[in-house]
Amino acid sequence: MQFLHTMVRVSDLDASLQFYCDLLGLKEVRRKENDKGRFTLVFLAAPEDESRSSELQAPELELTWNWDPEEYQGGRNFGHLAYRVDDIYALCQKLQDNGVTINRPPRDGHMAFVRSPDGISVELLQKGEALEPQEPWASMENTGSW
Ligand SMILES: C[C@@H](O)C(=O)SC[C@H](NC(=O)CC[C@H](N)C(=O)O)C(=O)NCC(=O)O
Ligand code: NI
Repeated sequence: MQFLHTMVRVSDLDASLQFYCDLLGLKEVRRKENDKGRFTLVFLAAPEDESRSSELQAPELELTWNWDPEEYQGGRNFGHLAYRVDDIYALCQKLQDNGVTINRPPRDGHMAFVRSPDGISVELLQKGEALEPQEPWASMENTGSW
């Protein structure tokens, strides 16, 4: 078995591509328009995953944009997407400078949580740090600086 993708529905495709690609750094690998179903699928991959030489497909994020507006209420059953990043401070500063909500700032240089335009939680983990936090995470207010 192989993990292929996670699908999230987005209310504004352009705003989502600006967040996931322009700001977060994911790359669009393909898209599929479906006129009959009135939706667009856009598949994104992280650069390092995308350039992976193995025959295993890179794990992808599938954005589903329904052309007819729908209300998406975030279920508590979905937690977050997680990406390992080269420089968590620089990335969070860029995200904040572009109006992205930083739910958990990277004070410890290890882990941060940000929100997509649709409120999807995205965990950012600093490359080189342990994947699981040693200390239980106490929720922290974002004071705008770290
Ligand atoms: C291409 C493959 O990875 C898919 O996931 S297609 C699955 C298909 N998606 C849609 O029909 C998109 C539009 C639909 N209105 C929606 O919002 O899902 C599908 O079966 N979706 C149902 C689901 O529960 O994912
Ligand atoms: Ni899918």
